[in-house]
Amino acid sequence: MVATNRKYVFDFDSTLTRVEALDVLAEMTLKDKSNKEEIINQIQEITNLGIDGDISFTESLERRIKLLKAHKDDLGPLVDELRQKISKSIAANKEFFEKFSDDIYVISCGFKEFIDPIVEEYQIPSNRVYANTFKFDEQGNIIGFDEENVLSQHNGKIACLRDMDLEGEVQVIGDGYSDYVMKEAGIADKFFAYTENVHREKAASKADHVAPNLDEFLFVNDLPRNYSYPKNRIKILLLENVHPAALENLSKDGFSVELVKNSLPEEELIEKIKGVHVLGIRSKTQVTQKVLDAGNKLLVVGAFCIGTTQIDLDYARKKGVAVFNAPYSNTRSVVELAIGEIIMLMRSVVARSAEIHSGQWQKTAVGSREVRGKNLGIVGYGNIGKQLSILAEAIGMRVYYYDVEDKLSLGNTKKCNSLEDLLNVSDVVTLHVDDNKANKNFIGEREINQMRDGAMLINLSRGFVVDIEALAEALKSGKLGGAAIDVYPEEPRSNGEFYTALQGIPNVILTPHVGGSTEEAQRDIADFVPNKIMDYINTGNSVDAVNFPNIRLPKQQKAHRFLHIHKNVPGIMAKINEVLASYELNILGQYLSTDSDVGYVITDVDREYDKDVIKALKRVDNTIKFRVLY
Ligand SMILES: NC(=O)c1ccc[n+]([C@@H]2O[C@H](COP(=O)([O-])OP(=O)(O)OC[C@H]3O[C@@H](n4cnc5c(N)ncnc54)[C@H](O)[C@@H]3O)[C@@H](O)[C@H]2O)c1
Ligand SMILES: O=C(O)[C@H](O)COP(=O)(O)O
Repeated sequence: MVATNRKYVFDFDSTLTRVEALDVLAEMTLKDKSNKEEIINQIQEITNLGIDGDISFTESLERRIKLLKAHKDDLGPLVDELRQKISKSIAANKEFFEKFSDDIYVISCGFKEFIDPIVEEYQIPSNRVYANTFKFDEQGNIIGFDEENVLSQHNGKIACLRDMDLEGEVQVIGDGYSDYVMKEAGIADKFFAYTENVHREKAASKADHVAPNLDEFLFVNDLPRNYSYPKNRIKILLLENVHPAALENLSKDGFSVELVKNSLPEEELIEKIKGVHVLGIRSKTQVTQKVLDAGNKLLVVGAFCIGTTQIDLDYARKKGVAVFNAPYSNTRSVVELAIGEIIMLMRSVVARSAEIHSGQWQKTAVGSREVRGKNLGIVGYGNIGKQLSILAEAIGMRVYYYDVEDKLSLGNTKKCNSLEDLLNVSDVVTLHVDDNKANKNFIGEREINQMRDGAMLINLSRGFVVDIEALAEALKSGKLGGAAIDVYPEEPRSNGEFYTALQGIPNVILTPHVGGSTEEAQRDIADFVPNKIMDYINTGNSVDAVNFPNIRLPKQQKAHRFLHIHKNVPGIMAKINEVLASYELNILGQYLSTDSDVGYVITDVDREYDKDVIKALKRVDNTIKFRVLY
């Protein structure tokens, strides 16, 4: 146990637990009543009136107990239920309760009958729990409470704390009126509004500090804690209208998340990124050297899409910023659009549809062909290219592919040894090369001329891959029979006006970079990328980072975890371990991974450590970034 000159006074309901215990009891006792919902609403209303100080607490207690109709036998199951409902960050910080046991008190307007058994697991004995007690009749029915107890009266916590006459600085941690009035009455020195479970404006406005979780409270007081840096202090900026589930996932884990609908231009992003730990983007936002330099706290960039060349990956790595993406979430969406477009182009559906929209009935079979038996040329036989080949074969197409890498041919697909071979043989050419900048103008006038007369071109990869002017010319001259274009060399940052040289050309399908924009894909990305981000921030695991050494080291009990990112030069590991040895730290687990520029090492050490070791590790030559996780 550690002695301090501070005393910590915790509220119980909605602070130590996620719930109001009497509400839970009501759910149990009224479960078979037909008007259950109505009574529970009444109870909750009365609870809130009491918490906010709008009716006297004694009145709120009397009215609730009358409505509850509870029995002694309900208390056991209630305690079992409350055990499952301990606040997340309280349960994660048992060590604090163990170490500071002598200084921790509970003052609650709830009841000792259910508080004592819960908090004794947190080393708070019954004699440090100040709460009400029930009155029972001979049959064990709960019929009231001990009215002599000051806690059953209005402002009872003030009287209770005054009577306790605690020495040292008294800090109150709670969520409501009865907690902050102890500070207002001058009995407590500080009030922390605890908002992990419920955020009450009134309480927050009266607080010396708002604590969204216990880690924040422990951080402010420099006490031992589960996370050395509370998650609510980690700022996440999500741009480009990512799916709201991403916000939900990250906020639920305790991070502070801001959503911005659009992509931001460099100058604006440079301003906005200051103090941000995690940046989430899609394909439009350019994360340049200047942006990365401005990101003074930046740890991670999450690309909520497949492509990552909008991010200066090398520079990010050299700055110790890990980048994650969603390599498969929208693959199927792109493939389905490609299949649809192949059929639409081959059947001249766009022209027929436009005619009928303008009041013309033009029934004809001219220029309308089945896809069965036609040659599809897939350029870039990666995740999208391969899946497309399977679906295309299933509808009877003969599939050819060309890739710069050796690939396993799926089904009956035929590999072409050169792009020219593929262009020569295909009725439809579809581009699925990666977003490598070397692919700029990969399909230009020369390549178009190598295509069959009347062939179709589809581009769902990146806009810079096709020379749009050359394509427009080929379509107008009749060299090509049609095209479907989803991506453009220049795309606007937000919805609005747009111009391309392809507008108005017959048998051309133009879409605004929506290949991956389906509800399913966006929903999947909103789970996938946040999971990677949370894993990296919470545990240091970098598996699947696209620019960074990949490490996964299982979490160890009773350990501190240090993350050290450094330039990959000889002797760093020896220096790190020299520092650890000089502070007599035992290494419980250590894993290093390097690439040509950067080394990343996760080290788990004994629970206890001298804080100076952190300064010493940061001073190791060639250190890029250092973090203590827990
Ligand atoms: N339109 C959209 O909304 C949308 C959605 C998702 C993906 N994309 C884009 O689709 C493309 C493909 O995605 P993926 O997941 O299949 O990528 P991938 O990395 O799995 O596959 C790309 C393939 O292209 C090959 N390749 C690269 N350059 C080549 C070249 N010059 N010639 C031949 N082959 C080449 C690579 O070797 C690789 O096999 C990417 O550019 C991606 O950004 C667009
Ligand atoms: O890289 C991708 O996944 C696609 O180009 C989709 O990008 P988006 O999320 O910006 O639509």
